Formats: sequence, structure tokens, C-alpha cells
Amino acid sequence: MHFDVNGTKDDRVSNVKRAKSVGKANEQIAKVVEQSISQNHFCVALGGDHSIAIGTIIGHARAHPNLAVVWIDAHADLNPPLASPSGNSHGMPVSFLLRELVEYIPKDLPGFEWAKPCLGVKDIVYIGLRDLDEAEKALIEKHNILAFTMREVTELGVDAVVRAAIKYISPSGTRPIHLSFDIDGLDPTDAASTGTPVPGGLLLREGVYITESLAATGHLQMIDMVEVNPTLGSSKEQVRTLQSACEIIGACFGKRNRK
Ligand SMILES: N[C@@]1(C(=O)O)CN(C[C@@H]2CCCCN2)C[C@@H]1CCC[B-](O)(O)O
Ligand SMILES: [Mn+2]
Ligand SMILES: [Mn+2]
Ligand SMILES: [Mn+2]
Repeated sequence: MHFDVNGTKDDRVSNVKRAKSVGKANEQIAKVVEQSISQNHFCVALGGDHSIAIGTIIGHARAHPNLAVVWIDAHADLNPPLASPSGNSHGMPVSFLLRELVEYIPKDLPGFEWAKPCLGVKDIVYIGLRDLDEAEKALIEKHNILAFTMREVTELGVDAVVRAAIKYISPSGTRPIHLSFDIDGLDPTDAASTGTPVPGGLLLREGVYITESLAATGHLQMIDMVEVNPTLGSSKEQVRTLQSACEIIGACFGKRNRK
């Protein structure tokens, strides 16, 4: 039995653990992000798990409807609630955001009455994928979602991948970009202190390069830096993970290795 902050029952509904708390929290996040972006701030959302992207991206899209999203992650976070193997909302956010998947979202989710999808499948690109569930593979395939897995990153190189990603989501180079950066997109050598680490990820150098390249478009408006969990791993790993997160956030503001 789980309870929300008001002490009322908040259990698993339609296979979403603590649905009401997650929904209500994201409703607040969306309001704050919309306000901040509307005041022309560059917005940094620090997670916390990746379910916060429901609020950050819906909030951002209210201010910039033609938003494009770059999702850096070992995982696709694309499980519609009833297809999730874990019932953990951090593996679901993209399914709440895509208009083409609205039929898979249960209508009776407490706390999510406000959440309306704000992206089409062509408005998002993945980089770093290497651990997908069957439903996620099927949905990426069915909807032709552009995904550069770690295989493509190795095959093409990070420069070709980020150039292709930008060309795809913003051919004119003018669309506002939202970077949703799950720290587990990086290799555990650079980010071990996270809930679901997966070997064979992006080097910090590659994560910085991708972020710098997005910043260089002049239209990177917001970053989510999520899944950083400084309570996990050795203190050395914790320091390294936090350092990596700071390097990525810093890269949003331009080149790090100035000549
Ligand atoms: N797809 C998942 C889900 O629970 O939905 C399955 N699970 C990883 C699972 C562990 C056992 C071996 C196969 N992989 C975590 C992932 C969500 C990650 C959320 B993120 O925000 O950290 O990306
Ligand atoms: Mn997680
Ligand atoms: Mn994630
Ligand atoms: Mn992940």
C-alpha cells in the first residue's frame, strides 16, 4: 500500500506505480517549465527519474508548439503503461508524449487528466539506445521512430549521428530543441550512479559533443538531466557521475574545450 503526500492511498493503477503522485508532480512541473520558457530562460530540469519528462516536455511544448526532442538514453522509455514490464513510470514517459500512441494510454489514470500528448513520432530522435523491451522495439519499428542505437554510434561516429539527428528534426535549423538527457545514456565508466546502468554507452566526450552540437544550432532551449542517483555506487563513482552530469549541462552553454 502506498500513500501520496497528503496521506491518501496512491497505489498502482493500470500498471502505473504511484500514478497519482507521478501525475500530479508532472502537472506542476509542466506549469513551471511553461512559465520559465515563456520568460525566455534556458531551462535546466534536474531529476529524479525520467518520468519528469512528461511534465517538462508538455510544459515546454505549451510555450513552443513546434518543439523537437532529442532523447539520449540507454532505454527508449516508450512503454505504454499496460505493456511495461516493471510498472515504473520512468520507462513510460515517451508513450505519454506521442499523439500516435494516445490509444494505448489508459483513460482513467488518476493525476494524469491534464496530460495531453504534444509530439508526433517524427518530432523525436533517440541516441544511445541499447536496452529495449519488446513493446518498445515494436513501436519504434511500427512508427518508424528515428533511433541511433549504440551500434549506429559506433558504425557512423558521433559527429555523423548528431548531424543526421539535427538535420532530421530541424531541417531548417530553426526549431526549438528539447534535450532529454538520461545519464544512463553514458557508459557506466562515466556514470555508474544511476538506477539502471547498461554497459557499452556513450563516452562522456561523446555526450558533451552531442550537447555542444545541439547548443551550436542556437535553438537548444532546455535540458532534462535525469536519473542521476548519488546514493548509488562508491563515492568515486558518485563523484564521477556528478562530474559527468555537470559537464553535459555546461556543454549546453557552448564549447567546453575552448582553443
Ligand atoms: N524498459 C525498462 C522499464 O522498466 O520500462 C526495463 N528496465 C530495464 C530492464 C532490466 C532487466 C533487463 C532488461 N531491461 C528499465 C527500463 C526503464 C528505464 C527507465 B530510464 O528512465 O532509466 O531510462
Ligand atoms: Mn530510471
Ligand atoms: Mn530514461
Ligand atoms: Mn535510461
